[in-house]
Amino acid sequence: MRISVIGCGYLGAVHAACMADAGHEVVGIDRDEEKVRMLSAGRAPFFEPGLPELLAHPPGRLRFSTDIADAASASVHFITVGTPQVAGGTAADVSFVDAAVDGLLPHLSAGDVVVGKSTVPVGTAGRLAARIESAGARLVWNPEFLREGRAVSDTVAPDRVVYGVAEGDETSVGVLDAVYARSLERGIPRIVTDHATAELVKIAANSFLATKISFINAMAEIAEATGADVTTLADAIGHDARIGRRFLNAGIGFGGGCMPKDIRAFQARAAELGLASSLAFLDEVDQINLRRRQRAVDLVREELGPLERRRIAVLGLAFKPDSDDVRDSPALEIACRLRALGATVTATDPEAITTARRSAPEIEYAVGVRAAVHGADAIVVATEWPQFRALVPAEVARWTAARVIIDGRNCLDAEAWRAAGFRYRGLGRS
Ligand SMILES: NC(=O)C1=CN([C@@H]2O[C@H](COP(=O)(O)OP(=O)(O)OC[C@H]3O[C@@H](n4cnc5c(N)ncnc54)[C@H](O)[C@@H]3O)[C@@H](O)[C@H]2O)C=CC1
Ligand SMILES: O=C(O)[C@H]1O[C@H](OP(=O)(O)OP(=O)(O)OC[C@H]2O[C@@H](n3ccc(=O)[nH]c3=O)[C@H](O)[C@@H]2O)[C@H](O)[C@@H](O)[C@@H]1O
Repeated sequence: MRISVIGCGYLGAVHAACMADAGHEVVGIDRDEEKVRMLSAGRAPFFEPGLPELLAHPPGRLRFSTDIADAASASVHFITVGTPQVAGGTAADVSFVDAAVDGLLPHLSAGDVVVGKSTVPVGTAGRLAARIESAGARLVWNPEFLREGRAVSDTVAPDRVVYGVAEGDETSVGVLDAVYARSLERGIPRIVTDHATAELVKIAANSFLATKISFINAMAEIAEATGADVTTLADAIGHDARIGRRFLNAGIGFGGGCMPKDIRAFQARAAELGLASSLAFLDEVDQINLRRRQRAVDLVREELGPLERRRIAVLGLAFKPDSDDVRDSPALEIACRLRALGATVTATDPEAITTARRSAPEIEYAVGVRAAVHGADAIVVATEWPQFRALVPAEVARWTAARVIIDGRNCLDAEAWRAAGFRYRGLGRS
């Protein structure tokens, strides 16, 4: 099929590359010239495992452009532009979605299908549908559930696909089935519903995951006050199949370009609908989450006292491993707060130094753990990269005089670090 993908960021670039790999003819469109230049040269503009391979061996079916008119050659158009938090508020800024649709309208042909993938407030599709239908095209809302760091495999083999279609629009269902034929052949569940339900499925899923993380972080707060161990607690309740162990890792909490802004946008939308109290719990989810970042900072202060003239090594900057994304990263925020308290902060990350430096130039950056911990008084592990989990405590002890390690992701072997002479502090761990 001939496909356009409008917005080639973390979601769109991966989607475009995977659609081409699945055999479709794809044009990726972005207004960012540098991004398009890199993608056209076969280079990924951000770190995502598996993406460079897909871009480096283009099957001749994948091209990129800054010109929305190039979408005219396609009959299926994915909208994958950003929906960030509005400046100074909590609602989602859908102006990029509106602008993408406005730009696309003159290039639509009768029978085309526009497929919304961006995460939007419920009701957005209903608002856009009339404009798209006036051009003789149809609108499907097809939310995306991929995780950064696993974006390629999640696109190829998602847990499910959801199509939100206008009533009776069997034609669009058939078109999307053809687009996703390779995934559907694997037996992946496919849910066909209306626009509003599809929009809600996405935001409900992210809200549930955020709630699960904040639940375990609330347990971490209780564990800290009672001498209990939240990791053992998570293991124990996680054995109950109704609860499950995934997304029960306590620590400095969730960040990234989506989950935090999505739960805030959902609350803002509920308030517009006169239903603020239905989602009031999401405010608690947010507050618990943000408190855990401060808890990591407080642990450093408990161990070191005032931070002026202290040096702190922060291991990890990305909001999660296997990503260079520092949007609303708990790791980067902790580094900045420590710096604001007077400490000299030297941070390292296998992939996120460049992105972090752009938003936090006040931090010192070092390549590699050995350079980062040199001269430090304390070490904070803020992103659970495998290379940090694999550190040998006795070896680290030879690189630095620091004897305090704060495990912001509860990802280290506490006993091993203690045996090497470190004061180990986890979040919610005894
Ligand atoms: N990043 C992720 O893992 C996931 C993101 N989402 C959702 O997907 C959407 C996109 O997210 P990201 O890719 O992370 O954002 P991003 O900020 O990385 O990418 C958005 C891209 O859209 C481009 N853009 C904006 N307006 C445009 C226009 N009118 N025409 C052409 N290009 C335009 C920007 O230049 C940028 O490259 C958001 O709604 C997000 O919530 C959903 C699932 C996963
Ligand atoms: O809408 C989106 O953009 C995406 O948001 C999340 O994906 P992502 O943000 O890439 O990463 P996750 O693996 O969900 O992690 C999010 C944050 O939660 C934190 N987390 C995760 C799990 C856990 O147990 N504890 C925890 O603190 C991670 O460190 C990270 O900061 C969802 O998992 C995806 O399904 C969704 O498509």
